[in-house]
Amino acid sequence: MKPFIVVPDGFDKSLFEELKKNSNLEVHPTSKVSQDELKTLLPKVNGLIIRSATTVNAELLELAPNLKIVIRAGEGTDNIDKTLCAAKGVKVANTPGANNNSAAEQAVALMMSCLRNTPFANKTMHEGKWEKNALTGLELWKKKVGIVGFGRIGQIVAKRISGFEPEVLFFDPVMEKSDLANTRKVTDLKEIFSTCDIVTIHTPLLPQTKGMVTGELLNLMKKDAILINAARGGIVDEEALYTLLKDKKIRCAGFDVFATEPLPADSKLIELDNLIMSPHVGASTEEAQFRVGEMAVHQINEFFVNNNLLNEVKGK
Ligand SMILES: O=C(O)[C@H](O)COP(=O)(O)O
Repeated sequence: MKPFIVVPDGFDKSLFEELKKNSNLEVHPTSKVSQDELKTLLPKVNGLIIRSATTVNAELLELAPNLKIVIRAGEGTDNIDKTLCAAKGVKVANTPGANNNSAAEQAVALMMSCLRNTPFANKTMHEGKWEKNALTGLELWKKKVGIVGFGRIGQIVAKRISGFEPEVLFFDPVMEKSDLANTRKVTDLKEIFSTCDIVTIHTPLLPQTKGMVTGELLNLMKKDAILINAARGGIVDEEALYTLLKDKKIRCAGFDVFATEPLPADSKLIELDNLIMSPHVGASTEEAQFRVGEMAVHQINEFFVNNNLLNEVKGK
């Protein structure tokens, strides 16, 4: 019997067609499968290619006794219980780097949106208004930017904004130095939060980073400061963020990720006019989805046809 593959969270169209043509595999005919339908398919599934919408937890693994591999078509594997997968002999792989440029560009887009309040300008123009007086923004040029997490994505952000000649401070337990001009490592997050004009988060969600951006840190921020999170929900204390923005203690925040996704319709965050939000679309570009798709297809082939495992992810 051919390995049965399901791709529940969406996939690049042309690559999905290519995957379906692979005579070594049996691929479920659609690349978008509801979580309810997925449950009915799981008993037969040998390989899953997921994004962040599917959570691989005890419940899923219980329903999928024949699962051999989960490929995360993306970067973060915090939606996969890797310890349990290892215990059950289920391999886990991701597509490192493939969507990082898009994630970094989304952070920069949120930065610019916060600085110029572009969503408000657009909304009010479409309402037939001319809110010029309410739209005095701030420049990015020569601002002090704090990058929390200086891995691949954090470094791309630093490179992309380098044309704005910022002074960059970065916090990262692993990265020691940067080759970029005007960029220096700091070892105390307090320095970043108390001195930077813009702080942008780029760490994975790990036990060490969960809740790392506490109310105490947020309250150190300058009155005109901007906070960006296009990394993961759960890193920033959302309750503290809500109070900070409601009391106008900082200028604006731009968030692409939330502790609970999709963001619940009754979330208090929705009422904040100084929070610019997007629905976890950092990696949602045609280019990034093509690159992650290519890598995922390659890995499925390698695993089931050539018995190779590329980009294995271990850990919790
Ligand atoms: O971790 C990632 O790769 C990004 O957050 C993108 O997630 P997505 O593939 O679910 O959009």
